[in-house]
Amino acid sequence: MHVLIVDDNEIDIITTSSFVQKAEMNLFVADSATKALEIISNRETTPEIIVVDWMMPDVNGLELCQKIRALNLAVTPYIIMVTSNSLGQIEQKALDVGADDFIEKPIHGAVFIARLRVGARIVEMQKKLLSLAHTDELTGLLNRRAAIKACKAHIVRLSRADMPLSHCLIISDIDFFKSINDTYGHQIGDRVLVDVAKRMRNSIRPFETAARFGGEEFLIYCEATEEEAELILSRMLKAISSSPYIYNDLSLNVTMSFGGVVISKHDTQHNINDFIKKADNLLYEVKNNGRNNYKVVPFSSV
Ligand SMILES: Nc1nc2c(ncn2[C@@H]2O[C@H](COP(=O)(O)OP(=O)(O)OP(=O)(O)O)[C@@H](O)[C@H]2O)c(=O)[nH]1
Repeated sequence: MHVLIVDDNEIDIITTSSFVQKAEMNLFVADSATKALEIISNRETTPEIIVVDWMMPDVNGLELCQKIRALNLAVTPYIIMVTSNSLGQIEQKALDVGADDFIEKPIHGAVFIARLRVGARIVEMQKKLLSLAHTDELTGLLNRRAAIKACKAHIVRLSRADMPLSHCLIISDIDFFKSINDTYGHQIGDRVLVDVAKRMRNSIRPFETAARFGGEEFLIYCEATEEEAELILSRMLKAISSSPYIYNDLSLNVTMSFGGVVISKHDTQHNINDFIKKADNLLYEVKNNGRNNYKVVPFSSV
């Protein structure tokens, strides 16, 4: 759990920091709201709990709280507002602008640590819910909604890239999957889906996106030139079909078809659905031409 203390008073920082360390949480400190926003915006250090002092010279705790909430962070941080001013209205204002808790100075160490733990429990719960909402239960890959969100973020990154860069969006589909279900039953079909997902995941790098996009349809999104995309796809094609899928006495051969588009910076004004549709069209070309193959082309040429 990362905790950020935002306070302009050195003595108060020392006291609060010692409680955070006692709670065995990772500590970040900012002596102004500006510095706090820098730390919060950095993905490496985004804190999960933020302890904000009300009285600060540049931007006060109340405004900082509003600014943090406006950032719409992936995981909503738990904000504890701290003040020496005990007027009831202040507490209400703090909670109204988005603080989750309110503590009056002088801070009582044991109570403060207990409140940090409340924050930690709420953040953990939020992360669990997010993970459930983003994960395909059967394969453990991202689900369709999370895949689209991840692709949109990759496309924004590509649109802002300084150097020439390209990405590749791939839609793939297991060949004749219905006949696997019909012949061996739905349970075996499910096991094939799980193993296909594993083989796909293992053929790309950890930071690249792999998702179950529909029933037996998957989406892959990676950084790649056209040549690299060819290599990735031939590796994936091989990974899926080079060895049989063994379930007790059953040995199944599975193949897959793939359609991919290479997206350059100048394509990024297009909508994610345009890329998916083109990749899907290429996939169906492959299906119509006999399956167990791939086709990848630059988006602008399709
Ligand atoms: N076991 C299992 N089957 C599923 C799941 N989701 C979808 N399916 C099945 O996937 C099959 C898809 O069949 P089709 O769309 O006809 O495609 P196909 O047989 O793979 O044929 P081609 O794509 O043309 O090669 C259907 O039988 C669905 O019931 C799932 O979660 N588990």
